[in-house]
Amino acid sequence: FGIFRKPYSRLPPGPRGLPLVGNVFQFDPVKAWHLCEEYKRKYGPIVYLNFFGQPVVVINTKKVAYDLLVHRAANYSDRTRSIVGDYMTGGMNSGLIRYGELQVLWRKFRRSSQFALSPKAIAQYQSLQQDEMVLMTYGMMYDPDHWTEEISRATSSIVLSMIYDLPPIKSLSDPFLNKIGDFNRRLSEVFYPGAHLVELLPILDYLPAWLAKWKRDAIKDFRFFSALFQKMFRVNKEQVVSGEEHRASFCATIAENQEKMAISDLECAWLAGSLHGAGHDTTYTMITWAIFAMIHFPEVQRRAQQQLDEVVGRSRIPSLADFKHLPYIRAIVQEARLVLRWRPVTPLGPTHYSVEDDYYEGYYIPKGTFCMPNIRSMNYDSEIYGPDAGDFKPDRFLDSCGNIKDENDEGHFSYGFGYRDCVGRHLANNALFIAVSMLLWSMKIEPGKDENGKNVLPDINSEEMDGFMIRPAQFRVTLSPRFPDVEMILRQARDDVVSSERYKRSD
Ligand code: HEM
Repeated sequence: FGIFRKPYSRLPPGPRGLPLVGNVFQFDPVKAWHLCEEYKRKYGPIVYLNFFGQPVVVINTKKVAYDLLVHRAANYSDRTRSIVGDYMTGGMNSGLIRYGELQVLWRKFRRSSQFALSPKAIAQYQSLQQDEMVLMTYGMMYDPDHWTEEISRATSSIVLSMIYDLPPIKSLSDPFLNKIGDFNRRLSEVFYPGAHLVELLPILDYLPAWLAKWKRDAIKDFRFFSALFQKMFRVNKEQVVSGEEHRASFCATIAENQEKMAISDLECAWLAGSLHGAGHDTTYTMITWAIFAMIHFPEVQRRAQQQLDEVVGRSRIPSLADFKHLPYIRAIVQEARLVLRWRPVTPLGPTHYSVEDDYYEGYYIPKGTFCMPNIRSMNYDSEIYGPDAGDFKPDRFLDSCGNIKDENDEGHFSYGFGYRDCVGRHLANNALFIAVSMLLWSMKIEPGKDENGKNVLPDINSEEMDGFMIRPAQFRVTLSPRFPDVEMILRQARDDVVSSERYKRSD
């Protein structure tokens, strides 16, 4: 018996749980990262929890994350299985796809998306990103009460236009956007503990569809979205196959390389169809946090605007071509990769699931453990970022001449780890740079006002969970043109976008 008990007696430390249920009732998913902070203080860099017998490990430091999720990635790159999720997606959602025993499908997905979202490939979408940020900034200036909707529309439009070469999404009530948004929401809900009994009692999966509504609905979803995503993919593929002249898109890039990647039409269709879910909420949330930060740190805003005036001037809008010459904006984005370090959008990154039993620093990590990287805690680690790690301070990334200290250091852990790290990071980084430059070039960003005209600064600690994302609780902003010519220059830029061939296609 000693032999059998030994591995379990060396599990990593963690709070004592209740019989059978373990720690599940102590772990409120809404406050998860606060709780993990407490566990880190009490138990150290690696903490063990048990959810109804399911082993869970919380990874609190960069060292443990790299040792396990990067250097032992072959063992820590699977994702949690969801029976309902698999029925809904046929196991083909790019973020949730299983690493699996043979890894055939995962490899195809990973290679194809890494290729189609590489820095070289995404350079083709710079003007699309620029155009959408012009529309977003213009929309926010003229309708500041709906500023979050404008960001959401623009980030959706970038992702969907990039995937399918679609004309701009003009409003959040766009029918395709609604369908895909609703599906993504329902898919993320499937992963909430207790959302479906079958996840706890897999024997229920043997029920025929006519007896199990969850199964009927999930199969219906799969059929509907397989047809929709294939239709969208084939429009792009046919242009490639027929040799017709076409614009760049994610679908066209994977269709051009389909044979080499040995990936079927259905797989391409799901690979593309699942990107909106991975790319929209994250980028939207980050821009929202960037605005939140600008309200709280007016001195940072002032310095950024001073650099914009020196480099870009006041007679044209900024663009990605200014990237090299705007280190302070880049440092904001880096701190703000912004909010990426200061307020990571996924404070507990998506879980990595271990494939085999493993031993680490004398601890036993059983096969099938959910490994949760505590990204928030790593981004705030004072051993890496110094005693002021909790402050919003872009200067930490700049040398004494005001240049970026280390071009190769991302400066945060918000894009995850190892084989599962974010394949959309280059696209997201460009979108953020353009968004922050454009917003700060054109507007003073100040707190919203109450009915007596008094500034209402949102609580700096305000936040709310939305699925896996953490957002600032709703707040109002005052957005005003920074100098007299802004309106004219921005209107001209907006008119140019609206009269472009891409925009006119949506009429
Ligand atoms: C600032 C915005 C973004 C943030 C903070 C972000 C963050 C993340 C994180 C934390 C992961 C999981 C990493 C892990 O498991 O270790 C991830 C995965 C992923 N992201 Fe992003 N992401 C962003 C934007 C995007 C965009 C714009 C796209 C594409 C359009 C994208 C596509 C993906 C995909 C496909 C995966 C799954 C990779 C895999 O499991 O192999 N992301 N992202």
